[in-house]
Amino acid sequence: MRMLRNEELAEKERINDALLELSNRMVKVRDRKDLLHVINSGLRKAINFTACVMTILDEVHQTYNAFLTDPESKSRDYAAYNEAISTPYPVGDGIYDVAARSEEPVLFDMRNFDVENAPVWFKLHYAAGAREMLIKALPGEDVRRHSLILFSDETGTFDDCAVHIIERIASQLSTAASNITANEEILNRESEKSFLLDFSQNIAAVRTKPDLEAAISDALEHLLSTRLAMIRVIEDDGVTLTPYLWDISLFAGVMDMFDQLANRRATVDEYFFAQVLASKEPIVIDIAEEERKGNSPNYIAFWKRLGLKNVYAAALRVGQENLGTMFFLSDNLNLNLLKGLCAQISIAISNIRANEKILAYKQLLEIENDQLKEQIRTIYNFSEIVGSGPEMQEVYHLMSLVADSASTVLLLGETGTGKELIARAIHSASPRRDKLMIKVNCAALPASLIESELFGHEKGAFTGAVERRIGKFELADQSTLFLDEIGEMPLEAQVKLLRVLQEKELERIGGKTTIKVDVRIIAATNRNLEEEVRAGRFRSDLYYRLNVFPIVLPPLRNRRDDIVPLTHFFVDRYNKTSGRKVTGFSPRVIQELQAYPWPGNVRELEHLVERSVLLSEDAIIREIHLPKLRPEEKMPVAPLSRTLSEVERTYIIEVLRQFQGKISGMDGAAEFLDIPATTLHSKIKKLKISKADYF
Ligand SMILES: Nc1ncnc2c1ncn2[C@@H]1O[C@H](COP(=O)(O)OP(=O)(O)OP(=O)(O)O)[C@@H](O)[C@H]1O
Repeated sequence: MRMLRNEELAEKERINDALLELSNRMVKVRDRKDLLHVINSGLRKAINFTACVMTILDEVHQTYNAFLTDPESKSRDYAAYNEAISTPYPVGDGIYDVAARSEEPVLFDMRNFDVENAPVWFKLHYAAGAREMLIKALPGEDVRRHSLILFSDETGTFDDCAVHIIERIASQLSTAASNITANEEILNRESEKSFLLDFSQNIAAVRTKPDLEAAISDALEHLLSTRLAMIRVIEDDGVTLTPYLWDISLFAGVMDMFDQLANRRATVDEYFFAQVLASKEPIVIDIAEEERKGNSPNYIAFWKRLGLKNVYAAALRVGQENLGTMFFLSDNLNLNLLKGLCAQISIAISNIRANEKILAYKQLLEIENDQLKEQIRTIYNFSEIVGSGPEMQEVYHLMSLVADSASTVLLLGETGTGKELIARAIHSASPRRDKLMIKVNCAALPASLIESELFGHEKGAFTGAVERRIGKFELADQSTLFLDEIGEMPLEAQVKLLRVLQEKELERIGGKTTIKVDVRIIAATNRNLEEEVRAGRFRSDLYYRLNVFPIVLPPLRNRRDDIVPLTHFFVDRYNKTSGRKVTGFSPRVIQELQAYPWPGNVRELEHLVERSVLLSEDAIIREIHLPKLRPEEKMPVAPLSRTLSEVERTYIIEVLRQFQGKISGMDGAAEFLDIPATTLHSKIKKLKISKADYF
């Protein structure tokens, strides 16, 4: 008897020592691994269990999950191990709830259970040999979050003494487990925060939709192991939800349903969208539950085909304003993180959309601005066209009358008077300006080719037609066709041209189908077409068709006031292209230019200026080489219509212009003219020359 008491005492002492050691070691526990080690080595000294597990209740107290599992447990060798430790179990499974309700540890004789229908973890341990288990729901601050489960292969292992030991270490174990969990949660929050910080940095750099897509899919896949199903944005009407971004790869197998759902008009008041938009937090849609309630059957059917149990959704929101919705396909997401992500995505999308609007607005302004500039340039100013005298004013007036319409224009005038220049200006001022004006030089082509040039031909239409060719008429569809030197067009081609102008359709040579075209014609000639008609070289019907809106360009000799400005214009142009710095022409040269009759008109003047600029060694060109004129080209030196004082006035203005208005002193206009400065002053006054004339 005494012996027994001694043995008992010794046993008690051993257990006390074991508990003391356990409790000392428990204080130092930092993580799950430490805790497992303490239980496995320390607790085993006091209780002879074969395996241990700890579980934890989820945040919403719906399921319990593995918290600690013993990597050396025999159950590891069984196929169901991974499933057993990764499955959340419902709290009302008949084992957990029994243990959780009890203050004391609960002993289960595993042989009494219907193993077939027991939870996976139970089956697993049973298969590994366990026959008895002891569960202690550990006391927690507000709820018993953690539980300790000990297994033994032998029944009777968990006697009163074992129960007593568990009771004694329960609160310490609970504290250790709670600390670990709290620590882990802090760490998780920290890593969530740092992730969100990284994400926010990534997303701050996002300017376009594709960038955003990349940033989102990266974040979702790495952190939440999910992908974005669909982001929809609320349109300006405040009702329509338009698809904005989605991951098409998710829907490969269900494209038919996806197309149907994405293409129909969704609105903010539809069941799921309304729920998402009304909720401050991301929501979890339990598909089975919603199906039972009969909500939005088409979405439910779609999600079910994707094999999902849950869908997560959140509102895109900046401040109080809803911008749209986001849906994620996943069975299990970290809601906190999702919320953080959605907040950032919302800001990014709102910025991108604002940016897009600004860009669109900017583009619109640019287009308008271009159009305005174009209008100013062509209709009111025609800045490439020099000439301010009444003859050219009349030309501009006619141009601005006709430009906007699709009317045929006939440009008449001697060679080099600027007919092509005017044709281009009319096209640029017309609504067809966005397309290229197509030009055909009717004089440059042999009669045999002109038809093919104008109307095109099919492959093999005639010898040499190795490829199909699109004619200029077709090319000019929706644009302008400039028929230069129309007077030179062979009669045969004139017939065909007339047909196209009448029918507004053509056939390629060798072709069988007719092609409709919408072409605006501007024709030009330096011939007198009426005379050509009389001589039978030009068809009268074609002439009447072309002569709808004739514009006659005056020869240069009839607008001598334009000679000086044109000279300056070309000097500037060739200075730019040749890098020279010619400032102008000497008064004598100007005089010669004005006296010359310019049979080649502006083109001739242009070539002359080009030559002179290239040959000049001085800033002022003092000599030019005008061609010797045939007697019939000769003209009086000054046109009789001009008075002496008019000639004098033009001349003084030109000199003042060259000397930038400097009258007296070295390099002054008076010295150049070889008259006293006072005389020049009084002439300026008398001839009513103002600064505006030479600046
Ligand atoms: N008013 C003008 N202002 C500036 N440059 C002009 C002017 N008129 C003609 N030019 C220039 O003169 C040259 C000849 O003009 P363009 O080719 O338009 O004449 P055209 O009447 O079509 O000649 P052609 O009958 O020989 O085909 C071009 O380089 C053109 O830019």
